[in-house]
Amino acid sequence: MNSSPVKHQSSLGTESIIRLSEVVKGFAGLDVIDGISLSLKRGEVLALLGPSGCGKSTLMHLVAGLDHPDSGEIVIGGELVNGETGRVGYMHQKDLLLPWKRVMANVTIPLRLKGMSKAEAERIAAPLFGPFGLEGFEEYYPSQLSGGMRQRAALMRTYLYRRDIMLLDEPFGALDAITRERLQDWLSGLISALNTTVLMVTHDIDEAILIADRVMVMSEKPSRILEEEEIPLPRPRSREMVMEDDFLRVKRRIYSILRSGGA
Ligand SMILES: Nc1ncnc2c1ncn2[C@@H]1O[C@H](COP(=O)(O)OP(=O)(O)OP(=O)(O)O)[C@@H](O)[C@H]1O
Repeated sequence: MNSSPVKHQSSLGTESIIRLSEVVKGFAGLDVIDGISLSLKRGEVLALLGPSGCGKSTLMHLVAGLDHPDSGEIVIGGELVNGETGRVGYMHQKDLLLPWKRVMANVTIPLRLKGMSKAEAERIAAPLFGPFGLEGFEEYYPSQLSGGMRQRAALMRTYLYRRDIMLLDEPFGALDAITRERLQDWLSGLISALNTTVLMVTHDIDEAILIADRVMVMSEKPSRILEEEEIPLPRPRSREMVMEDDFLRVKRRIYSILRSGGA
Protein backbone atom coordinates (compact mmCIF):
# COMPACT_ATOMS: atom_id res chain seq x y z
CA MET A 1 0.00 0.00 0.00
CA ASN A 2 1.53 3.30 -1.08
CA SER A 3 0.13 6.12 0.94
CA SER A 4 2.87 8.65 0.33
CA PRO A 5 1.85 11.95 -1.25
CA VAL A 6 2.29 12.18 -5.00
CA LYS A 7 3.46 15.59 -6.17
CA HIS A 8 1.17 16.76 -8.89
CA GLN A 9 2.46 15.99 -12.29
CA SER A 10 0.60 15.40 -15.46
CA SER A 11 -0.56 11.82 -15.75
CA LEU A 12 -1.94 12.49 -19.21
CA GLY A 13 -2.31 9.35 -21.23
CA THR A 14 -4.03 8.39 -24.41
CA GLU A 15 -6.49 6.20 -22.55
CA SER A 16 -7.86 9.14 -20.51
CA ILE A 17 -11.59 9.65 -20.80
CA ILE A 18 -11.30 13.19 -19.41
CA ARG A 19 -8.17 15.26 -19.87
CA LEU A 20 -7.52 18.86 -18.94
CA SER A 21 -4.31 20.40 -20.09
CA GLU A 22 -3.06 23.73 -18.69
CA VAL A 23 -6.57 25.15 -18.39
CA VAL A 24 -6.72 28.87 -17.55
CA LYS A 25 -9.84 30.91 -16.81
CA GLY A 26 -10.41 34.38 -15.42
CA PHE A 27 -13.22 36.87 -15.11
CA ALA A 28 -12.85 40.60 -15.67
CA GLY A 29 -9.08 40.32 -15.82
CA LEU A 30 -8.77 38.33 -12.57
CA ASP A 31 -7.42 34.80 -12.85
CA VAL A 32 -9.53 32.12 -11.16
CA ILE A 33 -8.08 28.93 -12.68
CA ASP A 34 -4.35 29.22 -13.17
CA GLY A 35 -3.25 26.35 -15.38
CA ILE A 36 -4.86 23.12 -14.21
CA SER A 37 -4.00 19.78 -15.77
CA LEU A 38 -5.53 16.47 -14.83
CA SER A 39 -6.70 13.26 -16.38
CA LEU A 40 -9.11 10.47 -15.52
CA LYS A 41 -9.01 6.94 -16.77
CA ARG A 42 -12.23 5.07 -17.48
CA GLY A 43 -13.93 3.98 -14.29
CA GLU A 44 -11.82 6.26 -12.11
CA VAL A 45 -13.26 8.56 -9.45
CA LEU A 46 -11.37 11.81 -8.96
CA ALA A 47 -12.32 14.36 -6.32
CA LEU A 48 -11.14 17.94 -6.56
CA LEU A 49 -10.97 19.39 -3.11
CA GLY A 50 -10.49 23.06 -2.48
CA PRO A 51 -11.40 25.99 -0.27
CA SER A 52 -14.58 27.95 -0.84
CA GLY A 53 -14.32 30.31 -3.80
CA CYS A 54 -11.20 28.69 -5.28
CA GLY A 55 -12.90 28.02 -8.60
CA LYS A 56 -14.25 24.48 -8.24
CA SER A 57 -17.58 25.27 -9.91
CA THR A 58 -15.82 27.37 -12.53
CA LEU A 59 -13.69 24.36 -13.42
CA MET A 60 -16.74 22.08 -13.58
CA HIS A 61 -18.54 24.56 -15.83
CA LEU A 62 -15.55 24.42 -18.16
CA VAL A 63 -15.58 20.61 -18.24
CA ALA A 64 -19.36 20.61 -18.75
CA GLY A 65 -18.88 23.03 -21.64
CA LEU A 66 -20.97 25.76 -20.02
CA ASP A 67 -18.06 28.18 -20.44
CA HIS A 68 -14.86 28.46 -22.47
CA PRO A 69 -11.38 28.30 -21.00
CA ASP A 70 -9.20 31.33 -21.81
CA SER A 71 -6.50 28.88 -22.80
CA GLY A 72 -5.70 25.21 -22.47
CA GLU A 73 -7.50 22.11 -23.64
CA ILE A 74 -10.41 20.04 -22.36
CA VAL A 75 -10.68 16.67 -24.06
CA ILE A 76 -13.50 14.22 -23.35
CA GLY A 77 -13.55 10.79 -24.96
CA GLY A 78 -10.73 11.87 -27.28
CA GLU A 79 -12.51 15.00 -28.58
CA LEU A 80 -11.62 18.60 -27.86
CA VAL A 81 -14.73 20.07 -26.24
CA ASN A 82 -13.67 23.56 -25.13
CA GLY A 83 -16.97 25.40 -24.59
CA GLU A 84 -19.15 22.69 -26.11
CA THR A 85 -22.10 21.57 -24.04
CA GLY A 86 -23.94 18.29 -24.25
CA ARG A 87 -21.03 15.88 -23.81
CA VAL A 88 -21.46 14.95 -20.17
CA GLY A 89 -24.09 14.91 -17.45
CA TYR A 90 -23.51 17.55 -14.79
CA MET A 91 -25.10 17.57 -11.37
CA HIS A 92 -25.26 20.58 -9.02
CA GLN A 93 -25.92 21.09 -5.33
CA LYS A 94 -29.49 21.93 -6.25
CA ASP A 95 -31.42 19.01 -7.69
CA LEU A 96 -32.96 21.12 -10.49
CA LEU A 97 -35.79 18.62 -10.97
CA LEU A 98 -38.83 19.93 -12.83
CA PRO A 99 -41.54 20.22 -10.14
CA TRP A 100 -44.42 19.60 -12.54
CA LYS A 101 -43.03 16.30 -13.78
CA ARG A 102 -43.08 12.98 -11.95
CA VAL A 103 -39.81 11.29 -11.00
CA MET A 104 -39.87 8.91 -13.98
CA ALA A 105 -40.45 11.80 -16.38
CA ASN A 106 -37.68 13.83 -14.73
CA VAL A 107 -35.01 11.15 -14.83
CA THR A 108 -35.76 10.18 -18.42
CA ILE A 109 -35.41 13.75 -19.75
CA PRO A 110 -31.89 13.13 -21.13
CA LEU A 111 -33.09 10.07 -23.04
CA ARG A 112 -36.17 11.87 -24.41
CA LEU A 113 -33.96 14.79 -25.50
CA LYS A 114 -31.89 12.31 -27.46
CA GLY A 115 -35.07 11.40 -29.34
CA MET A 116 -35.96 8.17 -27.54
CA SER A 117 -39.64 7.23 -27.20
CA LYS A 118 -41.24 7.47 -23.75
CA ALA A 119 -41.64 3.68 -23.58
CA GLU A 120 -38.04 3.00 -24.52
CA ALA A 121 -36.69 5.64 -22.11
CA GLU A 122 -38.78 4.20 -19.26
CA ARG A 123 -37.66 0.68 -20.10
CA ILE A 124 -34.02 1.78 -19.70
CA ALA A 125 -34.64 3.80 -16.53
CA ALA A 126 -36.89 1.31 -14.70
CA PRO A 127 -34.17 -1.10 -13.47
CA LEU A 128 -32.17 1.81 -12.03
CA PHE A 129 -34.84 2.85 -9.51
CA GLY A 130 -33.71 0.04 -7.18
CA PRO A 131 -29.98 0.88 -7.15
CA PHE A 132 -30.79 4.59 -6.84
CA GLY A 133 -33.05 3.93 -3.84
CA LEU A 134 -36.18 5.21 -5.54
CA GLU A 135 -38.12 2.03 -6.17
CA GLY A 136 -41.85 2.69 -5.71
CA PHE A 137 -41.43 6.44 -6.19
CA GLU A 138 -41.52 6.48 -10.00
CA GLU A 139 -44.86 8.31 -10.12
CA TYR A 140 -44.24 10.74 -7.28
CA TYR A 141 -43.64 14.44 -7.82
CA PRO A 142 -40.34 15.94 -6.57
CA SER A 143 -42.19 17.87 -3.84
CA GLN A 144 -43.32 14.53 -2.36
CA LEU A 145 -39.73 13.33 -1.90
CA SER A 146 -37.16 14.07 0.81
CA GLY A 147 -34.12 16.20 -0.05
CA GLY A 148 -31.93 13.10 -0.17
CA MET A 149 -34.32 11.32 -2.53
CA ARG A 150 -34.43 14.34 -4.81
CA GLN A 151 -30.62 14.34 -4.98
CA ARG A 152 -30.68 10.62 -5.83
CA ALA A 153 -33.19 11.35 -8.61
CA ALA A 154 -30.95 14.15 -9.90
CA LEU A 155 -28.01 11.77 -9.80
CA MET A 156 -29.95 9.15 -11.74
CA ARG A 157 -30.85 11.73 -14.37
CA THR A 158 -27.16 12.68 -14.63
CA TYR A 159 -26.23 9.02 -15.03
CA LEU A 160 -28.81 8.51 -17.75
CA TYR A 161 -27.35 11.42 -19.67
CA ARG A 162 -24.15 9.53 -20.26
CA ARG A 163 -23.47 6.39 -18.32
CA ASP A 164 -19.71 6.39 -18.59
CA ILE A 165 -19.02 9.88 -17.15
CA MET A 166 -20.61 11.96 -14.40
CA LEU A 167 -19.64 15.43 -13.22
CA LEU A 168 -20.75 16.04 -9.65
CA ASP A 169 -20.49 19.55 -8.24
CA GLU A 170 -20.80 19.34 -4.45
CA PRO A 171 -23.66 16.90 -4.95
CA PHE A 172 -24.69 16.80 -1.29
CA GLY A 173 -23.63 20.31 -0.27
CA ALA A 174 -27.19 21.53 0.29
CA LEU A 175 -28.27 18.62 2.53
CA ASP A 176 -28.27 18.35 6.31
CA ALA A 177 -25.29 16.55 7.87
CA ILE A 178 -27.01 13.22 8.58
CA THR A 179 -28.56 12.93 5.11
CA ARG A 180 -25.26 13.95 3.56
CA GLU A 181 -23.39 11.19 5.39
CA ARG A 182 -25.96 8.60 4.35
CA LEU A 183 -25.76 9.66 0.74
CA GLN A 184 -21.97 9.70 0.77
CA ASP A 185 -21.95 6.07 1.95
CA TRP A 186 -24.56 5.14 -0.60
CA LEU A 187 -22.79 6.92 -3.48
CA SER A 188 -19.48 5.30 -2.65
CA GLY A 189 -21.08 1.86 -3.09
CA LEU A 190 -23.15 2.85 -6.11
CA ILE A 191 -20.19 4.22 -8.07
CA SER A 192 -18.30 0.94 -7.62
CA ALA A 193 -21.35 -0.98 -8.83
CA LEU A 194 -21.94 1.26 -11.86
CA ASN A 195 -18.29 1.30 -12.88
CA THR A 196 -18.65 4.84 -14.20
CA THR A 197 -16.06 7.63 -14.37
CA VAL A 198 -16.69 10.43 -11.91
CA LEU A 199 -15.17 13.88 -11.62
CA MET A 200 -16.42 15.46 -8.44
CA VAL A 201 -15.72 18.71 -6.62
CA THR A 202 -16.22 19.13 -2.91
CA HIS A 203 -14.89 21.01 0.09
CA ASP A 204 -15.68 18.09 2.39
CA ILE A 205 -12.50 16.07 3.06
CA ASP A 206 -14.35 12.99 4.39
CA GLU A 207 -16.58 12.96 1.33
CA ALA A 208 -13.58 13.09 -1.00
CA ILE A 209 -11.74 10.29 0.81
CA LEU A 210 -14.80 8.03 1.13
CA ILE A 211 -15.80 8.32 -2.50
CA ALA A 212 -12.69 8.92 -4.61
CA ASP A 213 -9.81 6.82 -5.92
CA ARG A 214 -7.69 9.95 -6.10
CA VAL A 215 -7.99 13.39 -4.56
CA MET A 216 -6.45 16.52 -6.03
CA VAL A 217 -6.12 19.47 -3.71
CA MET A 218 -6.65 22.93 -5.19
CA SER A 219 -5.14 26.13 -3.84
CA GLU A 220 -6.97 29.38 -3.15
CA LYS A 221 -7.63 31.30 -6.37
CA PRO A 222 -5.96 31.76 -8.74
CA SER A 223 -6.14 28.04 -8.27
CA ARG A 224 -3.61 25.40 -9.12
CA ILE A 225 -3.33 21.76 -8.14
CA LEU A 226 -1.24 21.66 -4.98
CA GLU A 227 -0.97 17.95 -4.59
CA GLU A 228 -2.48 14.66 -5.56
CA GLU A 229 -3.22 11.78 -3.21
CA GLU A 230 -4.11 8.21 -4.04
CA ILE A 231 -6.69 7.00 -1.53
CA PRO A 232 -5.29 3.77 -0.12
CA LEU A 233 -8.58 2.40 1.20
CA PRO A 234 -10.14 -0.82 -0.05
CA ARG A 235 -13.63 -0.92 -1.48
CA PRO A 236 -16.40 -1.25 -0.51
CA ARG A 237 -15.89 1.65 1.87
CA SER A 238 -18.07 2.46 4.81
CA ARG A 239 -18.60 5.26 7.29
CA GLU A 240 -16.82 3.26 10.02
CA MET A 241 -13.57 3.78 8.10
CA VAL A 242 -13.47 7.46 9.03
CA MET A 243 -12.13 6.41 12.44
CA GLU A 244 -9.47 4.07 11.08
CA ASP A 245 -5.76 4.81 10.95
CA ASP A 246 -5.41 4.72 7.14
CA PHE A 247 -8.32 7.09 6.74
CA LEU A 248 -7.07 9.48 9.40
CA ARG A 249 -3.55 9.44 7.99
CA VAL A 250 -4.68 10.54 4.54
CA LYS A 251 -7.15 13.02 6.04
CA ARG A 252 -4.43 14.65 8.13
CA ARG A 253 -2.19 14.97 5.10
CA ILE A 254 -4.91 16.50 2.92
CA TYR A 255 -5.91 18.83 5.71
CA SER A 256 -2.36 20.08 6.13
CA ILE A 257 -2.01 20.65 2.37
CA LEU A 258 -5.26 22.63 2.37
CA ARG A 259 -4.17 24.65 5.39
CA SER A 260 -0.75 25.41 4.01
CA GLY A 261 -2.34 26.52 0.72
CA GLY A 262 0.81 25.37 -1.00
CA ALA A 263 3.08 27.74 0.90
N1 LIG B 1 -19.42 34.44 -14.23
C1 LIG B 1 -18.56 34.98 -13.35
N2 LIG B 1 -18.23 36.29 -13.43
C2 LIG B 1 -17.33 36.84 -12.55
N3 LIG B 1 -16.71 36.15 -11.58
C3 LIG B 1 -17.02 34.84 -11.46
C4 LIG B 1 -17.94 34.18 -12.33
N4 LIG B 1 -18.03 32.87 -11.97
C5 LIG B 1 -17.20 32.73 -10.90
N5 LIG B 1 -16.60 33.90 -10.60
C6 LIG B 1 -15.63 34.11 -9.52
O1 LIG B 1 -14.72 33.04 -9.56
C7 LIG B 1 -14.36 32.65 -8.23
C8 LIG B 1 -14.56 31.18 -8.04
O2 LIG B 1 -15.96 30.87 -8.03
P1 LIG B 1 -16.49 29.39 -7.96
O3 LIG B 1 -17.96 29.44 -7.80
O4 LIG B 1 -15.96 28.62 -9.10
O5 LIG B 1 -15.79 28.87 -6.62
P2 LIG B 1 -16.07 27.53 -5.79
O6 LIG B 1 -14.74 26.99 -5.43
O7 LIG B 1 -17.00 26.64 -6.54
O8 LIG B 1 -16.80 28.11 -4.51
P3 LIG B 1 -17.75 27.39 -3.42
O9 LIG B 1 -16.95 26.30 -2.77
O10 LIG B 1 -18.03 28.51 -2.46
O11 LIG B 1 -18.95 26.89 -4.14
C9 LIG B 1 -15.20 33.51 -7.28
O12 LIG B 1 -14.39 34.55 -6.81
C10 LIG B 1 -16.30 34.05 -8.15
O13 LIG B 1 -16.68 35.31 -7.71
